[in-house]
Amino acid sequence: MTQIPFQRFALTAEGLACRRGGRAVFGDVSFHLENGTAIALTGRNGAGKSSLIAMVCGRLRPEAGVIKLEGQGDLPPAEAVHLVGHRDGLKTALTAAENLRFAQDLLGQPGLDPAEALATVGLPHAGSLPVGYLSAGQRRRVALARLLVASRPIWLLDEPMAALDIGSQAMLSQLMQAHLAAGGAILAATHGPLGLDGARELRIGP
Ligand SMILES: Nc1ncnc2c1ncn2[C@@H]1O[C@H](COP(=O)(O)OP(=O)(O)OP(=O)(O)O)[C@@H](O)[C@H]1O
Repeated sequence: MTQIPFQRFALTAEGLACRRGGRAVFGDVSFHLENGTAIALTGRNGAGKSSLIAMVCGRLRPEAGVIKLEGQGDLPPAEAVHLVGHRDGLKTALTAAENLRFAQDLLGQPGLDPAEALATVGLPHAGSLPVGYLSAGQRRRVALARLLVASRPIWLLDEPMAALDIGSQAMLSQLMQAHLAAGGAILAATHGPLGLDGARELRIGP
C-alpha cells in the first residue's frame, strides 16, 4: 500500500471538560498527538470516550479547555481528522464502492482507489454489493476502508475492533501501524487491545 507521508503536525488538547444532559462527564483531560504517535483512549461505559472524540472532530463543544492543531497549513482540526465512529455512516442502498467514492469526494485528499481499498480490507468481491447486504463485520471493514480512500493525518477511531474477527483485527492493526509509519497519528477509544505496541493509554473517568 502506498501512503502519502504527512507534514509535521501537533494536536494538543488542554484542560478539556465535558458536560452532557446537564451532567458533568469528565474534566481536566489533556493530551498531545504528533506524527507517528497513538493514544488508546480507555474508560468505563459512559466515561466520555465518544464525547472526547466528538470534541476533537468538532462535533461537540467542550465545556472548558482548548484543542489546537499546529502544522498542516493551519487547517482546523476537523479537516485534518478522519472519523470512524460507532455508527458506520454507510448508505445501505449504495454499494460498498459507491459509499467509498462518496466519502472520497466528500473528504478530498484522495488516497487509494475504492477497489484497492476494499481489497486491502479483505473485501475484494464486495464492491458491487449494496452495503445493506453485508454482515456486521463486513460493514465495519467498509467503514474502515474509508480511512484509505481519503488521506488525512489523524485517525479518530471509536471501538475500531468491534465486530471484527481475529484475522480482521490483525489486518486493522497492520493498517494502523502503516498509518503511524507514514507519519499519521491515531486516537482510538477501546475496551480491548489495539495491537499497537507504542500506543500510550489515556484513561478518562473514574
Ligand atoms: N446527546 C446526548 N445528550 C445527553 N447525554 C449524552 C448524549 N450523548 C451521550 N451522553 C451521555 O454522555 C456520557 C458519555 O457518553 P459517551 O458515549 O461519550 O461514553 P463512552 O465512554 O464512549 O461510553 P461507551 O464505552 O459505552 O461507548 C454518558 O453518560 C451518555 O449517556
